[in-house]
Amino acid sequence: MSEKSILEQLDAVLEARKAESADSSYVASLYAKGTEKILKKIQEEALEVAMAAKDHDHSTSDEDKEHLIYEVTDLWFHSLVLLAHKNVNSDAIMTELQRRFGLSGHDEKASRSDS
Ligand SMILES: N=c1c2ncn([C@@H]3O[C@H](COP(=O)(O)OP(=O)(O)OP(=O)(O)O)[C@@H](O)[C@H]3O)c2ncn1[C@@H]1O[C@H](COP(=O)(O)O)[C@@H](O)[C@H]1O
Repeated sequence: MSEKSILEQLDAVLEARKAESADSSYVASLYAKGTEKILKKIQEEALEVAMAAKDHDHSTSDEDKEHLIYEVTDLWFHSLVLLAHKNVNSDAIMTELQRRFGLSGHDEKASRSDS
């Protein structure tokens, strides 16, 4: 049997946290506070990514690269929490990325129903 990816393992933990108390789990505390709080965290993390990326523009240091990785990981993590809160498995995102793979961004945009 193949080993589970970190994404699959995290998905399982995020699902299990729905049965936990806010006191015992950070993820459960976000679920308890609801969509608005999770979105606020995503906005904060996106801003932190932007600031880390700007710092990285003027630097080649490993420290700034690590900082960018750290902040993007926070953003991805909170996005995964949002998906779990909305009962969307992260597999759906992988499937959508797979569907888009190899399709030019310009062509994909033109194929959208709202474009
Ligand atoms: N990957 C993460 C992860 N990444 C970041 N964080 C938390 O996200 C928060 C972001 O930092 P902030 O300073 O912005 O947050 P904060 O000040 O605590 O929050 P606010 O009160 O300001 O809203 C920190 O508390 C981090 O610890 C994470 N918390 C949990 N996980 C994973 O989720 C699992 C379940 O976590 P718990 O539900 O806490 O057990 C863990 O085992 C990990 O695998």
